[in-house]
Amino acid sequence: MAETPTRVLGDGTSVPVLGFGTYPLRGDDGVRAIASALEVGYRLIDTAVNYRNEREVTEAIRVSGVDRGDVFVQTKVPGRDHENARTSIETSLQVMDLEYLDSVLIHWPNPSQGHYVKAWQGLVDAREAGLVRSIGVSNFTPAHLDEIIEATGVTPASNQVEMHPAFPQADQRAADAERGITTQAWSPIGRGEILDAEPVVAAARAHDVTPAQVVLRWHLHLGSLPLPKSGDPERQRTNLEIFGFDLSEAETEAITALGRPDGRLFDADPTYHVEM
Ligand SMILES: NC(=O)C1=CN([C@@H]2O[C@H](COP(=O)(O)OP(=O)(O)OC[C@H]3O[C@@H](n4cnc5c(N)ncnc54)[C@H](OP(=O)(O)O)[C@@H]3O)[C@@H](O)[C@H]2O)C=CC1
Ligand SMILES: O=C(O)C(=O)[C@@H](O)[C@H](O)C(=O)CO
Repeated sequence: MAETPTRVLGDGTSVPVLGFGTYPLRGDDGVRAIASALEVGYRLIDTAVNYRNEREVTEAIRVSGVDRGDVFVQTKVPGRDHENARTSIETSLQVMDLEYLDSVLIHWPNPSQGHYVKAWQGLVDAREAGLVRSIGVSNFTPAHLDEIIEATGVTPASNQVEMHPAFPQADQRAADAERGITTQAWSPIGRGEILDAEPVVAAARAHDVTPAQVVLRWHLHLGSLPLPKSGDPERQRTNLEIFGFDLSEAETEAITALGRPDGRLFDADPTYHVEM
């Protein structure tokens, strides 16, 4: 099993260039699926308080036999905890029976609630207290980013946003990069919906790989960090095996051209979407 390459975030933390998404894996089946992901080689596990599977992540690490110190564990503070983010992180640590988290993100900015700056200050406090190594956000627009950076002087290391060929996020990626923020991609294979698109299928044929491998390699080519989810050990394995080929610029551009302004998977524009 080859090791996944790593990259260094703006805060100096080293992170695998591809991680495992865990929503909505829960219960015994969830433990089995997450343990199998660890066994095939994933070393970044993405969870959230709202996935109600943080306990399963720790149990999967135990079952897999992989050292906790070798796994980059990332969770997210939900909207209802914005005013008590540090307490939310302490609760995650208790639920997960861990001494520290590798990364914590604010799950959604929920702008109509108006508390994301306070939430960011809570994450900054938690990092200073040694509860978490790296802090970031999710679904933050450039305006949200500027507001929290200006208020605290602290730049998020990561911004996890919806990104797949139907919604390639060129402007958001550029805004993240200008600020030294790594873009993580949620729903990186578009929940499977874009795998039969012509440029994806053509590149898969040309490189003798699967359409999902093409799309995941496209993320790496653009500099984003994809977090594919699969409950199936064989798809988990192939989704991770994307380091033996690369896409040409023309193939990358043809896949990016699949993007549409209305390409989001569901109505989750972070300028108004609320998830508590
Ligand atoms: N921050 C945020 O707001 C959000 C974060 N996320 C995070 O991103 C992760 C991934 O996003 P998700 O929405 O699950 O979408 P993905 O793009 O990862 O797609 C997952 C779906 O694709 C299927 N699939 C996986 N691999 C393959 C393959 N090789 N070929 C065909 N189908 C495949 C899976 O089925 P099967 O399991 O049967 O293989 C599943 O139905 C989540 O698990 C979560 O961690 C997601 C949404 C929002
Ligand atoms: O998976 C996540 O992180 C989410 O925020 C989900 O709730 C996502 O918004 C979703 O799948 C809703 O259908």
